Amino acid sequence: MVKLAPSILSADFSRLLEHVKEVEAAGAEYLHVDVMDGHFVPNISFGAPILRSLKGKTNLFVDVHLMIENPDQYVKDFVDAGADLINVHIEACPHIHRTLQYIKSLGVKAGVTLNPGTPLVVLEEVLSYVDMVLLMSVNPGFGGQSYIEATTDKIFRLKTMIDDRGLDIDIQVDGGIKLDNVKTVVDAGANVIVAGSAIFNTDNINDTVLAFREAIK
Ligand SMILES: O=C(CO)[C@H](O)[C@H](O)COP(=O)(O)O
Ligand SMILES: [Fe+2]
Repeated sequence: MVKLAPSILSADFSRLLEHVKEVEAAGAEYLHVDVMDGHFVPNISFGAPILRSLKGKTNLFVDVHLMIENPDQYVKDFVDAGADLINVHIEACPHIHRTLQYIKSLGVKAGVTLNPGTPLVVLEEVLSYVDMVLLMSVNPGFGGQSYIEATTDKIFRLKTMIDDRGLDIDIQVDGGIKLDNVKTVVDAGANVIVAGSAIFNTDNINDTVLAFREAIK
């Protein structure tokens, strides 16, 4: 079953809870929370207090995408604020094995994220410790960018790598996913789809979520 993960980066923050409830009512499963620090990526979004403001007000599975340096220092804040899964960038984690163990010790799921320029080979020693791999299909830092076409083959190769090892790991893809390319991404092997601008920058969020579901049926 493919899950939809609307990214609140493109939501209207003055109506955040309203938007969250809208995507939940439309049938999305995840809420993708993009945290940017202005160092690891050239942009600042928001921190744990914004996530905490939603705690207890949604049943969506809260998937936190940390685009920050030294994520270990902030993981617990995001777990306390309501995260169900924490995704860390492998490029920001010199001790990725320790970081993944730490995330799991806090009782949530652990994901590892790869930038478009990072090869899959870096996953070799950590694949069996993760619940999810997030492949970036844009260079992280901004919503509304175009999907990097080479990601499709990378998804396919990751799916093969996971299957060859007999593992059960979610493949999430993030960046530039729209109604016209979502099927390609799913057909390649992704089962968690992030969409920010394509869902929130529309006149009717409900209809757009339903159209995504239809496109991947
Ligand atoms: O992590 C991200 C950017 O770094 C966002 O999740 C992603 O860009 C979603 O936005 P869009 O669907 O508009 O590309
Ligand atoms: Fe993201």
